[in-house]
Amino acid sequence: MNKKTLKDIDVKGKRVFCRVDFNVPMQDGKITDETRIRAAVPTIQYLMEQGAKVILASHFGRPKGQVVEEMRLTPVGVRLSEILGKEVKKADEAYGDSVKAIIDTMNEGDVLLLENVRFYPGEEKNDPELAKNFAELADVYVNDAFGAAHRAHASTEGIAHNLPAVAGFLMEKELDVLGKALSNPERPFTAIVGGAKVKDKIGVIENLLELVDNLIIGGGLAYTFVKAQGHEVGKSLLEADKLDLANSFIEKAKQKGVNFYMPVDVIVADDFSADANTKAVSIEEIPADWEALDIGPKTREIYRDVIQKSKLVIWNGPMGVFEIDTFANGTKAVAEALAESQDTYSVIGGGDSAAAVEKFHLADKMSHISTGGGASLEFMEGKALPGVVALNDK
Ligand SMILES: Nc1ncnc2c1ncn2[C@@H]1O[C@H](COP(=O)(O)OP(=O)(O)OP(=O)(O)O)[C@@H](O)[C@H]1O
Ligand SMILES: O=C(O)[C@H](O)COP(=O)(O)O
Repeated sequence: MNKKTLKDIDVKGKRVFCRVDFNVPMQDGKITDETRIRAAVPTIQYLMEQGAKVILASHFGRPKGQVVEEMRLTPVGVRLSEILGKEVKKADEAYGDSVKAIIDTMNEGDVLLLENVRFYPGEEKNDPELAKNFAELADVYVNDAFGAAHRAHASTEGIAHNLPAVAGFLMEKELDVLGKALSNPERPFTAIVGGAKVKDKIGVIENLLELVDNLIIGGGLAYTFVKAQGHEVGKSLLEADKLDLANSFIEKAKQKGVNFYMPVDVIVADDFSADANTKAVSIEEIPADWEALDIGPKTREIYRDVIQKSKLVIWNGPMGVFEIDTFANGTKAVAEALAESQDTYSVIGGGDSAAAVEKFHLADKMSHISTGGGASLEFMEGKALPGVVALNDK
């Protein structure tokens, strides 16, 4: 990586503004997945051990520039204290005199968690004034929030112009793994793209077609490709205005010599529910009143085979509606194939695919699970991430 990291600077006795991504799933005030908190711990612990005064900042949810009581970071602070085995102070604001007063009382190795930075309208607008307000709290800026690196916000981008700015360990690792995968891939290199909408994945598919040996398509977005190839898709997800685009991807794959895999059979349902009637049908036989909610058994076998023969697999987006067990088998088969293939380096592109792997208890069998949903997607599209670009060059 051509950006400075924590190891390139001295943080002893310094006030360090460390941006993390603590945007964790929460239900009724309880954190339901603490992966992102744990992923930031190596950086936090290192800062503590080095004798820095650690000032943590994060967004949580989308409060749209106002204080939303349910979106305070208080429960995250409590959990972080437990994980670190050390008191984490929690501020009710993210800058200003009250926060400065707390920082003045901090000893080396202490940790303070600021309030949700998105309570301020300037955060998402990348307001230079707010960025200065954040910068005034600290001597150094560390960005460890890979999950938010695709956002040019005051705490992810603006602040980096006001302080020495370096990457944290999680940021470094994410960029390293994803960067290496894309720039110097072991082959055969396979990309699996699923999820709901073609429109969200256009950039990813375009970019990956330049890089991979195999492209596997699944999930709701597959049916736009199926329809584009002249088959009926019944009530399945369809983006009728993307048929030409879908065909152009298939054409491009041919030109580039990329093997393009689409479902050959699917699980159809007469209702989008757990107790719908379901059956496996070939891709030419989707009934008009039914919708395809998962890939079928033959497709599972084909995809499994391609995965097992690959050296590197990047996976973004589920193969079906994995949240409902009846339609989870396709996604599970992909996760299992990755878990079983010891020689395959597997990179899970955050978001729903990461949630699916967790659900099947296969997370520890994957080589790398990204903490960034949107961020890893943009990275795979080949886009520059503003939160990274703004950091100091080596
Ligand atoms: N055949 C299908 N019909 C309808 N919905 C589907 C189908 N297959 C998958 N889905 C749904 O797609 C959703 C995930 O797609 P989405 O594009 O939102 O996220 P994603 O691809 O996982 O992206 P990220 O990983 O970046 O979050 C899941 O909720 C899943 O239920
Ligand atoms: O959950 C995420 O992908 C990141 O925390 C970014 O959140 P956002 O999509 O609300 O900017």
